[in-house]
Amino acid sequence: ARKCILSGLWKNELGSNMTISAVNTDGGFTGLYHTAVTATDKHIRVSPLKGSQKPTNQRKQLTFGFTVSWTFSNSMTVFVGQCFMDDKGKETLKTMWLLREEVSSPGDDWKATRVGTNIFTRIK
Ligand SMILES: O=C1C=CC(=NNc2ccccc2C(=O)O)C=C1
Repeated sequence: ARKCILSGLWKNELGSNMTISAVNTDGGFTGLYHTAVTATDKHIRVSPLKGSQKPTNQRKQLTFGFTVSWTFSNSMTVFVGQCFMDDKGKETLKTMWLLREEVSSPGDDWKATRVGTNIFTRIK
């Protein structure tokens, strides 16, 4: 099938794992994010994710967005991206993210949001 499917198990280049549930009829999905990066201890922590994707019937390479609400900090990350499939059927999620940290005063708001890219590949 030339179509990417978002549901399943993915990993990014940081070593974090993400499980995406079945995508419902309006494009909504939920899942769990096991981050490999934490400021504090080393073991993997699980955080909920919620997102939506464009209906695949109009597009082969679907676009999506999702939010991870980190369970162990007051931070929040939003991801936007697109699923690409190569001619061998390998799927890649190319994303950009914004990470919002909680800061103690409006004067610190300037340094509260970080931006970056992440590439997710499917874990069989
Ligand atoms: O307490 C925290 C706060 C932020 C975190 N950010 N992780 C990310 C931020 C952007 C992209 C990927 C990740 C990741 O964990 O894979 C993780 C734990």
